[in-house]
Amino acid sequence: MTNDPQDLDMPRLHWLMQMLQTVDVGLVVVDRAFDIQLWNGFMENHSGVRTSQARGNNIFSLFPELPDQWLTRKIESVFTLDSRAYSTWGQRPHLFRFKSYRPLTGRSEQMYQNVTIIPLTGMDKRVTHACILIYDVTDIATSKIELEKANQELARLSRTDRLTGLNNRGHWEERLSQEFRRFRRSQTPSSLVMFDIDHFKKVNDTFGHQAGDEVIKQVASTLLSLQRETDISGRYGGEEFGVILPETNAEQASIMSERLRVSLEEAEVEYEGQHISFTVSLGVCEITPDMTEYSQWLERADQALYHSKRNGRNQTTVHST
Ligand SMILES: Nc1nc2c(ncn2[C@@H]2O[C@H](COP(=O)(O)OP(=O)(O)OP(=O)(O)O)[C@@H](O)[C@H]2O)c(=O)[nH]1
Repeated sequence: MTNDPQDLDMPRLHWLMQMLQTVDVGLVVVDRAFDIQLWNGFMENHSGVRTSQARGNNIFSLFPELPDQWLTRKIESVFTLDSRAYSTWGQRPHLFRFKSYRPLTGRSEQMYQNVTIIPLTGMDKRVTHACILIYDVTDIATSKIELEKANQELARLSRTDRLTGLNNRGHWEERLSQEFRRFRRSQTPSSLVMFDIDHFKKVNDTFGHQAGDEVIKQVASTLLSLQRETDISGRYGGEEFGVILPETNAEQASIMSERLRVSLEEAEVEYEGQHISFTVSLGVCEITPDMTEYSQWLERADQALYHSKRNGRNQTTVHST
């Protein structure tokens, strides 16, 4: 048996037609006018358009939702170059808008498709038709999309502090180091605010650890409500926090710091009928060109913070050299 079309006898042609009808791939043959010449069972089942309705009709009239410019360009290139054209679900999720029933989740959703368009030649070797093959790749595509989502969620969790939802220490320090490097290139000022809840041990001892956790959460939400979108805040330790203020000098940073201090002083956490008031001490430091590492920036902001603690707490200190 050869693959030469001239060798095909009637029974074998018949078998071939049966296979084309039942194969789990969409097969559509169009001529140069984009009129459909072949429409197999897969296409019938998924589109609801019967072969008798499809044959002889223009593909774009029958499916107005098809991306006509894109598909025309693809098919024209197949005719002109006598070579295949491809499109993957990653580039274009589907060509035909078909529903897909997924047994695992039971959900009916759109079918993801890979598409190949191949040139079909006549006896004289000229390309007379194009065959569009539609592969249902929904399972592969949805698992890949779900895996990507899970990876993104894992990455987010690895950067986030569980109690507050702020950046955790590791990620926040990375951002601090990035901002420090950015300063060394651009020399535009940036400031850092470090702060710590005053006498937090007393809050825990008086009201319990869970009440203490509520205070920490309140600090985080107040901080998020006051900061600019470009500011980067993180939970540095148990009750110590840091905020990176890009493109902000020490004077502007101390205004933000005082606003935060006053807001927290006025905030009251209610836990199981108890009202808890608290204050914070803050230290501000602007990057200076003499710093060679981000840790120096952090140390100086911390020194300013401890100055606030020693000086009576509930205040902001700006680091001065
Ligand atoms: N509830 C709660 N407490 C925490 C958490 N992390 C740290 N702490 C507590 O925070 C307290 C910090 O106490 P210290 O470092 O002595 O400082 P402080 O009592 O805040 O006093 P000053 O900082 O000097 O004002 C300790 O009692 C820790 O157990 C947390 O996630 N939740």
